[in-house]
Amino acid sequence: METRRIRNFSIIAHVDHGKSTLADRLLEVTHTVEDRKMRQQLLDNLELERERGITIKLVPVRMNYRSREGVDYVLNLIDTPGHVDFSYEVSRSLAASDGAVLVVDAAQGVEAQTVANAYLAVDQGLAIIPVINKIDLPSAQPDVVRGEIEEVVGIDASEAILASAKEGKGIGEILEAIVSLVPAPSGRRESPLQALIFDSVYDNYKGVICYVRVFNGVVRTGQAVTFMATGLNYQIEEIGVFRPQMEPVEELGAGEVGYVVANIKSLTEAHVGDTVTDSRAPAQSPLPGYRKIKPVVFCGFYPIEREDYPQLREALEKLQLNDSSLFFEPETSTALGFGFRCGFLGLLHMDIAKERLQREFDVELVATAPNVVYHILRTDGEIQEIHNPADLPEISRVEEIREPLIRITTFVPTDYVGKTMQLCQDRRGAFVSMDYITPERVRLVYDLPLAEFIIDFHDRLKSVTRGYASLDYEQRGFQAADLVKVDVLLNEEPVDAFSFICHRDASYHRGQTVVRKLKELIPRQLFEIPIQAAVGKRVIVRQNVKPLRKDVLAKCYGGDITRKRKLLEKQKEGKKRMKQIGRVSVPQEAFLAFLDVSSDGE
Ligand SMILES: Nc1nc2c(ncn2[C@@H]2O[C@H](COP(=O)(O)OP(=O)(O)OP(=O)(O)O)[C@@H](O)[C@H]2O)c(=O)[nH]1
Repeated sequence: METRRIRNFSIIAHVDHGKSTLADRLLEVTHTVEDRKMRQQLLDNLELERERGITIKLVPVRMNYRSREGVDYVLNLIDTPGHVDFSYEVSRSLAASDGAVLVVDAAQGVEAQTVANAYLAVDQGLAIIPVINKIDLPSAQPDVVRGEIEEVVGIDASEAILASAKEGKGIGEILEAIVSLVPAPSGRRESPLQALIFDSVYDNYKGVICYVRVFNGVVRTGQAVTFMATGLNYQIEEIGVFRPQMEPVEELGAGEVGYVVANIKSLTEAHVGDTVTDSRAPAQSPLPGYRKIKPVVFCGFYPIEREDYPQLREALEKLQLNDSSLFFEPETSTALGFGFRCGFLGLLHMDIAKERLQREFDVELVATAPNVVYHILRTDGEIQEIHNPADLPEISRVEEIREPLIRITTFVPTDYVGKTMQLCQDRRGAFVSMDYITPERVRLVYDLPLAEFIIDFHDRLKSVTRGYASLDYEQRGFQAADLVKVDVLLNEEPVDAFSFICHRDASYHRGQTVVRKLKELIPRQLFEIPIQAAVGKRVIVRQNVKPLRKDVLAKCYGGDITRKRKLLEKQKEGKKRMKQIGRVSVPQEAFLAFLDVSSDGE
């Protein structure tokens, strides 16, 4: 394949601006998939993705396109995920592309992730093709949006294509623009092989499948290759392209995008960002890789039944095969027994992992409230990273607790600016900047502790702005703060899984809300259960769950045996979802009580 006939591009957009719909149209128009096979949003593979309408994994699809001038091209569409938790994966797919179609909703205009994604593309030096989508909507304002793209994103939008992915308008123009504006790949077939692994997935039959973009040289079946970062050697067993199902080919040359299979057993061997080269004639240096990103949100996963621990471990291992950003390590909780501390890129990532474990691997688990990672400066001068509040060292050995910060950018209608600023301030935010996008819309930038963000910031922002605000965030390192650990005691015993770290000023309020919430959630039992919150040795809040007086069966004095059995069954069901902590049965929701803390009118 001649490189001048290849175009590698991505589509980037704010969530819901129509990226997937547009991708579907492109596949349709280029006859990449037959109409009858055309399933809506074909690129979103996982069942969960379809349900939630978000894209997580990238699938690079190859299309054939004959231009209006009658020239045949191969277009590789490298899909990008659309959620802030996954912006890292966006930059990965952009590194494999030479151009990006920037989709902006004609009614909504430029939003936070439009800008964030466009900046990523600009940073990579990609050609950007602005597309104003949804022009079929009565509320579409293409001219206003064009102005916003120029003003806010800072790119020329005079030639922006007006499109309706829904009605199939403007699709031809987009394809023509890709051919004429996205540069052909610059590599050479004659040079030593350099292929970038930009994603990898685990397949039960083939092992690891690496998605690659060949920058230089040619990769062939049977070839001996070396992965430059790990230094590991393999023999290529299969090479192919996605159309969109896997289709083997003989070779992939400079500029091409596809997959390689090489009997790789584990995803940990196939680092995303690594360079594949020829073992016999290796390239001098690897391609620029990616920054490895570290999980920032952690929580504990525990099996409901103790004996399900090996099953949970196996499920996590399998899940990790397909999600290399998932982190887990064994941990023991005095309250919950043996489990795992798991790390995620964000809350959505955590939710998805939890759901997949339950749905695909059929594991019943208790998830503890999420927390962020902390850096502890100890009095001995060492810095200790902790993933669990329960691991905080003795306070006498702690010089300083540092927490992760993020910089959030929100686009908000002017009417809601006051409330948004209030929300940020309540969450210990530090104002960074504010500017007008249009007379009606403002861009607000704040630095916030990540811990304040993960509780429910996004939901609160949506509710105070009636869904009109859009949000993006980036990590900004660590900062010391006056933080304390709040312990929760159940029946006089501290329950490690309930401990949390928060700002000293918020400790009383949060302790109070957690205790109140637990009191509601923990069913009455035959004895009184005191629930307390304490900072160090000092109890700051106390409430009691009153003892139960009546027997559940007392109601059934009529002796109706089926009714009695039903009640007992029900009780058994209820028990199943309970976790026994000492003498107290605690329902799963209780472990998330912390998440509700902030909704209590802070
Ligand atoms: N009216 C109208 N609706 C559209 C158009 N394009 C997409 N939509 C609708 O907009 C919604 C979001 O479209 P998607 O294609 O799922 O958006 P997306 O950007 O891929 O979303 P993520 O995958 O979450 O990033 C869907 O309900 C689409 O049917 C369009 O041209 N006109």
